[in-house]
Amino acid sequence: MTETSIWNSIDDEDIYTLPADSRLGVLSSTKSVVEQGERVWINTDQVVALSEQWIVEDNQRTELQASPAAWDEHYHFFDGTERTVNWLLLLDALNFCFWAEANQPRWTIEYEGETLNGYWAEAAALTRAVKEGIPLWDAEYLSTISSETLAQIFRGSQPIPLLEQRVNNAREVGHVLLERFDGQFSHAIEQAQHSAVTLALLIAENFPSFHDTALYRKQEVRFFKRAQICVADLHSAFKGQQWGTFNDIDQLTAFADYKLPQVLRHYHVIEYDPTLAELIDNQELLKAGSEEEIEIRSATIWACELLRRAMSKRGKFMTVAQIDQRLWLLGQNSAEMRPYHRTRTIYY
Ligand SMILES: Nc1nc2c(c(CN[C@H]3C=C[C@H](O)[C@@H]3O)cn2[C@@H]2O[C@H](COP(=O)(O)O)[C@@H](O)[C@H]2O)c(=O)[nH]1
Repeated sequence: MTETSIWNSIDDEDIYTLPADSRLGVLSSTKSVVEQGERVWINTDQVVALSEQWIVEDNQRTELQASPAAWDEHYHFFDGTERTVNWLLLLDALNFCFWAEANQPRWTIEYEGETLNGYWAEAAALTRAVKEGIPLWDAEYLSTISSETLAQIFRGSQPIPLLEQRVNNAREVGHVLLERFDGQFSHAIEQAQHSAVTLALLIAENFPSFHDTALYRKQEVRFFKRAQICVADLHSAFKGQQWGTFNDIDQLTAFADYKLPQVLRHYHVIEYDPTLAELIDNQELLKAGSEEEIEIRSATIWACELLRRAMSKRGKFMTVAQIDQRLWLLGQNSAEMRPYHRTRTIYY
């Protein structure tokens, strides 16, 4: 099958076709960025190549090697009650920006005999805190949490980056839960009536720290990364049951963080112009809201959507959330990959 026919038809000019339900507005708003983008582009031949590589890998994978454990309760507090639901919202309110300045060591924590960094350190630190009796699932408690307490929760090799922003986000979770959802995130989930899109929008609209959008050439561009990953994490944690039951989870887009672009670039699925490539390889900061940053995040969203389509054309049906997790896990062993872009932000 030639690569052009993968995109429906030989003369199909617009490969960035939109799905029927675009309430989320992420694919629709990032489409124009990908089409206009000058510094970042998607290599559709490499999208096809990666999909073929994954098909080969999956055919070789024996059923014994089950897909990676989606939700690991060793690192994630889980008691199956509303407390877990509130804890998950906090986890994703603080799920951003774990990297250190160039040539500085990363923030790490010691947890049950392991040295962890990044996302795993965040999840484990919040789990450790609950085990130490800190009621991180309590909205009242979160609404007035102090910097000292959060610093103690994230105690490790050095201070966690952006501590004050994390304190603000934690307090915001507490305040909004108390003011609008009677202290329980489960009430917000119930309002969404099992729609992942409705819940992601509800989170982005009610919790300002989750309202992850940008302006690109005067147009609003939506990413909603932490709002969407919160829905995906509920789905994983509750194994698609109870507060993790969603009938449109396939409508979620990729979660535009800093690791996915690194992995996609490693596989040449997205490419950067030489100036941008040099800036990133030198680990220089990329300004939040810059055209370059928005183009990187938009290309990430669409590269994952095109990858999903390429896989389904070959009979391998994956949601974008599954594609996202597969790419993110590849990025956990990124020693030989070129650096990820560095934008100081609370959004990812
Ligand atoms: N696109 C996408 N970004 C994700 C995740 C996760 C963790 N979720 C998985 C883990 C267990 C659950 O089963 C989920 O599958 C964290 N991040 C982002 O990465 C960055 C942290 O990276 P590092 O510095 O290397 O720890 C940071 O922006 C963080 O927000 C994901 O899944 N997808």
